[in-house]
Amino acid sequence: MIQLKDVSKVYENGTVALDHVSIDIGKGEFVFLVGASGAGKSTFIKLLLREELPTAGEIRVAGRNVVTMPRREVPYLRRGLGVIFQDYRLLPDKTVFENVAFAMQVIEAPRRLMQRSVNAVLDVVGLRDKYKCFPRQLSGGEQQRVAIARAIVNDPAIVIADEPTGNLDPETSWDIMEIFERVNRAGTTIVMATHDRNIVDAMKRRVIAIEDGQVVRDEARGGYGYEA
Ligand SMILES: Nc1ncnc2c1ncn2[C@@H]1O[C@H](COP(=O)(O)OP(=O)(O)OP(=O)(O)O)[C@@H](O)[C@H]1O
Repeated sequence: MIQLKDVSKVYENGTVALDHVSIDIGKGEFVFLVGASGAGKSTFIKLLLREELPTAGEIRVAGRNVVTMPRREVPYLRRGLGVIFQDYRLLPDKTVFENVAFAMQVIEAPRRLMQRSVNAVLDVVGLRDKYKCFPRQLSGGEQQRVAIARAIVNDPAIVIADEPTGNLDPETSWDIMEIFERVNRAGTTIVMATHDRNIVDAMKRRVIAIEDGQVVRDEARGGYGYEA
């Protein structure tokens, strides 16, 4: 699903964010990306989305060569990926329903399919009864659940989450992780960058640790490790 071969990323100011990274993530895997602040996790995610290009190396995501892909194909790459951020990034003037439906409007989905799909994913995240609410009327955990609904409504092969529980209390974080587990059980590959030691230690999933731009650990059922 995701393959990086000898990937390096050096930013224009000379910062080496990734240094000869090779990673292979298969279909249906659930992977935690851990590492200290500045280790290179966000850069890794930006490369998968083609928000940045690598300085060297090969990247394949969901069957596409992300490096050589022409610019006009980038939207198709991103449509196959569900992305979730720490700060939710909902549209403030749209309701819960509209926020999720917007992801389907972008791909010009038929209206009837839209209604059905949005209701279905709002059920998955337990927010069907809040469909008329605006983001400001929701708690942080609820807003993140809307963001997850939006990320999965087009049935992506891969969900990429950058610190999705970073702004949430422990209990709410677990609610979010239960949703990710359910999405993963349905076959979706999940890559989640996190600083949440308790979650990583409890879930016993694959852990890829990055330090100074290098993969220093890759364990099938790993823990968060000792670094801060
Ligand atoms: N656009 C940029 N230009 C120059 N340097 C950058 C840029 N983006 C990131 N960096 C640097 O690259 C390195 C890796 O940053 P990155 O954001 O990938 O780390 P991270 O592991 O995601 O950190 P955090 O956990 O704080 O989000 C850091 O040294 C950072 O300062």
